[in-house]
Amino acid sequence: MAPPIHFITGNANKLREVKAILEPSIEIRSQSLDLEEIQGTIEEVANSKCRRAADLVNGPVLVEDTALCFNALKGLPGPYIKWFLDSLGHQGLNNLLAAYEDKSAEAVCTFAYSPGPGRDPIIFQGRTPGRIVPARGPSNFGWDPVFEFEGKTYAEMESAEKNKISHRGRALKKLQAWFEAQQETPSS
Ligand SMILES: O=c1[nH]c(=O)c2ncn([C@@H]3O[C@H](COP(=O)(O)OP(=O)(O)OP(=O)(O)O)[C@@H](O)[C@H]3O)c2[nH]1
Ligand SMILES: [Mg+2]
Repeated sequence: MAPPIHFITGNANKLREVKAILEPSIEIRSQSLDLEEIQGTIEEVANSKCRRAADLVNGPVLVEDTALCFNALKGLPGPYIKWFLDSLGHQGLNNLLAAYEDKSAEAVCTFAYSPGPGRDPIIFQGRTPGRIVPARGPSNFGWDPVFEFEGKTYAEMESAEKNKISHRGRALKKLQAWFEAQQETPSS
């Protein structure tokens, strides 16, 4: 049986999805800490969050950072989507693309795992291509109602359906494979 993973996040919806995808094969223990987030590339943000979390917890930790990248805006808002969503709402996100024909976007999920303080984080990333559309479906989670993948918004999907094709599901598949390989070949 794999040892439990300590997932540090302030976001209950992320935690619910991570548990739904990984458990029971990997047990998730969680701690809600508001980690400072730097400016930088998606990977730099996740790396720095992970180092900070490992220092605070003084042990192995998993963190995640989600970006929503609009292709017409050369990848913005990217890792800053939280602040854009909080300030502008669903309609405002659509309005950002009003001047462009290209409504395509990419949801990017980056997990960073550190074995402990001072250790280099390992990154697992998943990407799902989609489109920004006027909101459809329940508003339970962030920008789910405005991100459409193959004709349905994330919010219109059953959770199992979303988890199968989502940025988070794809990243967690890589993480799971890595953890399973670690179990098979313990380091000396
Ligand atoms: O509709 C959504 N479907 C998703 O699948 C999804 N995943 C993340 N988000 C939102 O995108 C921002 C990322 O910012 P973020 O990665 O810094 O998260 P956070 O600050 O909420 O938590 P954490 O940093 O403590 O883990 C936050 O507004 C999240 O609510 C999502 N919205
Ligand atoms: Mg955050």
